[in-house]
Amino acid sequence: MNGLTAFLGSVPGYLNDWCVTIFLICVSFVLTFTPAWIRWYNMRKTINKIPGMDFRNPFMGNTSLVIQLKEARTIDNINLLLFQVTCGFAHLFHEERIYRFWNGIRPSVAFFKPETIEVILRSSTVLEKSTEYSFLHPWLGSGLLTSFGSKWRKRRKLLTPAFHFRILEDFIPVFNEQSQILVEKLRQAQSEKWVDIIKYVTLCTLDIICESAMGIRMCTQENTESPYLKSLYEVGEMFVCRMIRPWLWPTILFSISSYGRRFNKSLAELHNFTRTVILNRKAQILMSRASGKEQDGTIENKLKRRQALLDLMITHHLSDPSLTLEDIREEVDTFMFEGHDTTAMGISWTLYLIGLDSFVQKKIQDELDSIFGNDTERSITIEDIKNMKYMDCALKEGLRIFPSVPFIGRTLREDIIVNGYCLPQGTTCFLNIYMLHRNPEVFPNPEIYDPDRFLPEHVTGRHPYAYLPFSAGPRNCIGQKFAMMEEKVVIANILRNFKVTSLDPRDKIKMDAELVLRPKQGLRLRIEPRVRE
Ligand code: HEM
Repeated sequence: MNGLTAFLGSVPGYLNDWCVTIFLICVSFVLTFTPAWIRWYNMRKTINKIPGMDFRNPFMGNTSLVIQLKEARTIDNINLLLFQVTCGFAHLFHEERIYRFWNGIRPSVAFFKPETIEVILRSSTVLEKSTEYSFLHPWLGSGLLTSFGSKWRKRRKLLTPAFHFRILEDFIPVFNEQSQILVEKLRQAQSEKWVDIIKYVTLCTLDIICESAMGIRMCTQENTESPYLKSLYEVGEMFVCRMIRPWLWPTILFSISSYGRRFNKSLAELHNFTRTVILNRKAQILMSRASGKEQDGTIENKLKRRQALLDLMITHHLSDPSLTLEDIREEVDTFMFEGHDTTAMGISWTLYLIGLDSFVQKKIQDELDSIFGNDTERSITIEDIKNMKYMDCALKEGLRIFPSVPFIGRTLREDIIVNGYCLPQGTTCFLNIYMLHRNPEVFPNPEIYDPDRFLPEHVTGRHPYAYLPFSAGPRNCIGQKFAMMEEKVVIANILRNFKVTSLDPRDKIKMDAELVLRPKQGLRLRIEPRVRE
C-alpha cells in the first residue's frame, strides 16, 4: 500500500484520479470474475474426465472444428456440417456412448445409450430445457414446451385431459377430411415426374393442427398464399438463421439485424392472428353462456369436442383468470409449432422409406385391403386404426431411422452422476436420439428399414429407453397418441389410392440439424395410381 501511495504521490494530481479509477475498475473486475473463473475451471476439470476431443481455443471449444471444416470447404452448409460432426463424434465414442464437448465456453455432454438416457429422462429434477430453447421464447413464450418448474407442472396437468383417448377420437374426422384433400392434391400432381412430398404433407398437417388446436379451418392446402402460412414459414426460417449464427444470439444484435426485423414483423402477425382467434372464441363461449345454450365444461357436442384444447383453456380462464389470455396464446402457439412440422416429417420420411421398399409397401397395402377392400373413399374409423398392425410397425420403424426430433437438450440445476461420471450443475445434457436409434446392439444393421423390428415378439425384452421418438419420462410428448393416429390416417389414405416410388437413394439424402430432422433438398416421390392384382 505504501508503494502505491508513493507511486500516486509521484504522478501529477489530475492523473491521480485516473489511476485510482483504473485501479478500482481492475480490482472489481478481478473480484467479479475470479470466482466465476474458478467455478468454470473446476467444472472443466470434472467434465474433462468424460471422454471427448480436446481443442486449442478455449473460447470456441469444439465448435472450432466445425469452423475449420467449413474453411476447408469439406461442406458448405453449416447446418449439414453440424449434423455430420455430431454423428462423427458419436462414432468416435461408440464404446461408452457418452462424450463431452464444449460449445464455446459452455460444457455439454452427449448421451446415446439407453441406460444413461434413462437417468436423465426419468429424473424428477432434470426438467429444465437447455439454453437453445430460449430462442423460442419470443414466439412461444414460456408455454408447455419451454417452461419448467411449477408453471410447467400446472400447465401439463391442465392440458393432459385434452389428449385423452376419448377426446382424440373426435379428431379422426378432421384427419380424414384433410387427408382426403391431400389425396386429391396428389391426384392432380400425378402427371408430374415427381413431387416433393414434404410440401404437400406439411400443408395437410398444418390444416389438421389448426382445426384441432384452434377450432378453425385455415384451408392452407387450398390457399397456399395464406398470410398466416407465410408468417409461419418466415418465423421458422429466421429462427434457424439465428441458431446457426452465434453473433445473432444476443437479443439486441438479432433485433437490429435484417433477420431479426423480418422475424419480429412476421411474429407480430402470427401473435395477432392467434389473439384474435382466442378473443372470438371467448366471445362465443360467453354468448352461449348468456343465452343458456352452453353444454357445460364436459364438451358434449362433436363440434365443441373438436375444439377441446382451446375451449378447455378458455373455460379454465373464465373460472380462474390467473390463466390469462396471453398464457393461452403461448399454448396455442406451442401446439401449432410442435404439432405440425413433427408429424409432417414423420409422415414424409416414412412414405420415403416405403417408396424405396416395394415389399413393405405391398405388405401395408395388403393390410389396408383386408380392412377396406377395394373401397378407397370410406372414412377411416378408430376400429380401422386399431387394425393397422403392420402400418403401426412401419411408422415406428420410420421414426426410428428418421426421428422428427433428433436431439433433446436439458440443463442441469444440480450435480448428477451418470455412468460413474459426475456431471456438474450448469452442464447441458444433449440426448442424441438419432444415434440412440442406431445402436447395433439393440437394432442390428441399424440402417436397414425393417418394420418387423416392432412386432410384439421383437419388442419384448428391449430396453424401455432404447427407442424414444417421443422422448420419455415426465416431459415426454403430450401429443404422441394424436400424432400416431394422424400419421396412420394420412398414410393409409395415400396408400389406398397410390403407389409411391422414391427417386433418391438413402446415400443421396443430406440432413439438416434443424429443430426437426429434415432433408436438405426435399424428398422426391413419384405418385402413380394403384393397380390392384
Ligand atoms: C411425429 C410427431 C411428433 C414427434 C416425433 C414429437 C416428439 C416430441 C419430443 C421428442 C418431445 C420432447 C421434446 C423435449 O424434451 O425437448 C415433444 C414434446 C412435446 N410435444 Fe411432441 N412430437 C410429435 C407430435 C406432437 C403433436 C402432434 C403435438 C401436439 C398436438 C405435440 C406437442 C408436444 C408438446 C406440447 C411437447 C412439450 C411437452 C412438455 O414438455 O411437457 N407433439 N414432442
